[in-house]
Amino acid sequence: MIVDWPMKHTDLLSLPSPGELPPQWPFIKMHGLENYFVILDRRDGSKPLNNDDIVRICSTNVGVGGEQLLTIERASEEGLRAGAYAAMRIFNIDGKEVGACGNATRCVAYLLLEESGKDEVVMELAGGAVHCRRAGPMEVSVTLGPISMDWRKIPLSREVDTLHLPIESGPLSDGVALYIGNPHAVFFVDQLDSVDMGRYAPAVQNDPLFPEGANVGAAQVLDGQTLRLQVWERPGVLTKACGTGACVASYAALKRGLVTSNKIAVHLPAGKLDIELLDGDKVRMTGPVAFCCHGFIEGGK
Ligand SMILES: N[C@H](CCC[C@H](N)C(=O)O)C(=O)O
Repeated sequence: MIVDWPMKHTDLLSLPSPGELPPQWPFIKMHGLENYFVILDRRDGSKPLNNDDIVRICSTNVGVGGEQLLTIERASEEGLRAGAYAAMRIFNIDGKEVGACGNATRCVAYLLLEESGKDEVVMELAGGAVHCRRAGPMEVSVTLGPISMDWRKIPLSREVDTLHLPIESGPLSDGVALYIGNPHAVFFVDQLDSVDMGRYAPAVQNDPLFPEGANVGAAQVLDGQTLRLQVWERPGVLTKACGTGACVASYAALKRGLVTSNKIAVHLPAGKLDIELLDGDKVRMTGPVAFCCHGFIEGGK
C-alpha cells in the first residue's frame, strides 16, 4: 500500500502496522535532488533487515522503488555520549551496507529535526557524529567527513598518488581518489555533456585498484567557485545527484588548484548543492529535501 503525500509527516514512521499478515512495515519515501530513498524506522529494536528484504523494497517492480534503503536506528552508547539523537544505516539496492550518503543524510536529518522539534541534531552514522541543522523550510545542512586521500583508507589495492590516479577509461583520466565514508574517484573533464558515464564509468568503478569499488564522478569546472558534476554510483546507477560526490569533487578541485574558494556551488542534473570545505577536512553540505510518498510494505518473513 502506498499513499501519496501530503500528510502530516512527523509521526508517520511510528504508525503501527495495520496488523494484517504478513507484517507490514511503515515507510517514508523521500528524495534529495531526485536521489530517492526508502526510509524505515527500526528504533523499536526489530530484527535487522536481510538482503532479500532490501533488494525487494528498493525494487520498483515489487517494492517501493528507491536508490537506497535507509534505516533509522537507536544511537549506540558511544553515539549517545556524542549527543546523537538517533543513528542511520544506509544500504545500496543490492543489499550492501555503505558508510555514507550525503543526500540521504539530509533527508533523515530532516525527519529527526521535525520529530525533535529542534533546529539542530546530531546523527550517528558509521561510528561518527554528523551535525545536522535546518537551513530553510525544506533545506538542511549536514557536516560530513573528514575526507581522506590516504590509499589505505579509501581503500585502494596498492599505493598510488591519489591526486593523480594511474587509471583511465575513455575521457576519464588523471582522476583523484577520496574517501568520505565511502570510496570515490573524481575526474575533471572539459565538457561534461560529452561524457557518456554509462559507457566509461563502470570500468573505473570495477577497476582492481578499488577492491570495494568506487562511486565515479565527472566534474567540469565552470569558474573558481562553481562545478558541474555527474556521478555513477556503486553498484551501477547514474543518479541525478550525489551529495558525497559533490563534497569530494569540491575537495579534489581545491587540492588540484582548480577552484579558489572553499565555498563551492555544485550543479548536478537535478539541481544545486552548496559545499563549504571546513577545517580538519570536514565539509558542510547544504541542499533541499522533499517527500514522495509513504505507506506500508510487506515485512520480512
Ligand atoms: N547518493 C549518495 C551516495 C551513495 C553512495 C553509495 N552508492 C555507495 O556505494 O557508496 C550521496 O548522496 O552521497
